[in-house]
Amino acid sequence: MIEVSALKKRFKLTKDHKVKNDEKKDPREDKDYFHSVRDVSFTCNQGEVLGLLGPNGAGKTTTLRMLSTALNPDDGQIKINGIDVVKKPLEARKKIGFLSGSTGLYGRLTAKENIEYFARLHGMNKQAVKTRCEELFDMLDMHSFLDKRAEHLSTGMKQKTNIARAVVHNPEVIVLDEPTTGLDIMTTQTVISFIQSIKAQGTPVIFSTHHLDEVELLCERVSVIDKGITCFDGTISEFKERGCSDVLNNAFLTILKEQQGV
Ligand SMILES: Nc1ncnc2c1ncn2[C@@H]1O[C@H](COP(=O)(O)OP(=O)(O)OP(=O)(O)O)[C@@H](O)[C@H]1O
Repeated sequence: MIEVSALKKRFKLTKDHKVKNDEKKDPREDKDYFHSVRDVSFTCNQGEVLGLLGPNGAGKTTTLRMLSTALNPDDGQIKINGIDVVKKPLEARKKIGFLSGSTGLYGRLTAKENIEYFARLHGMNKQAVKTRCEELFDMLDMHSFLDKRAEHLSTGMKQKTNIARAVVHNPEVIVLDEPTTGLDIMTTQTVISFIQSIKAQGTPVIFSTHHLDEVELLCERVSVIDKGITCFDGTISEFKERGCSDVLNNAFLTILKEQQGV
């Protein structure tokens, strides 16, 4: 279970940033800081998939980076199966599988070698690595390119390798930042099926996306962030009700407009 409450994160503004943004000031910007995440809360239970939505720059990646321990929150709480992520980051990190947009692979290693390398970093023994890798190669349909060097992989192949790398240690919770961005339809379908299998195993998954068709297919819960503040957190049916539409895109736009007072 993932519990996030009243999360906050601000970044110190550089001189350059202040000058560049002088004309179009974001309400999150004060004299010295940009308050990227101001008040974010949500929960995701066992066997649930939560879709994290929000316009560009809303604070989704910043939130997910705090969940993954890559960033320290300024305030608020994150609990992963009862473990406080801020107080016990090392313990929490073992429980989380995190795919970020900037996750890197070693170009000179093959797809398979990359995944095995990260498995060993997690302290997995030879047999556990073999069994888990075979499972992931099947689930993500990776057999045709396992022996290609990462530097020669297509975008979709790289993303599958990154996903396998992120979850190779069998994490208790999975956090994916825009896992299907830039992927073709077939690869997107494979990633969606993969998330469905994880969900069927009871592992909670949080993923950020701009694709509401994926939310319809995968999610029990939705959380919407606008300008660093959670403006909706609930089930899909509550989302449709609040947004006055069964069409998720329309419901999303209604909720955002309401938040922005448009
Ligand atoms: N290190 C940083 N320093 C200053 N501002 C930052 C920093 N990191 C993020 N921000 C700002 O915080 C805001 C939220 O960024 P974030 O990447 O979390 O948004 P997002 O919801 O993931 O957007 P997108 O959908 O475009 O990926 C943005 O305005 C971004 O410019």
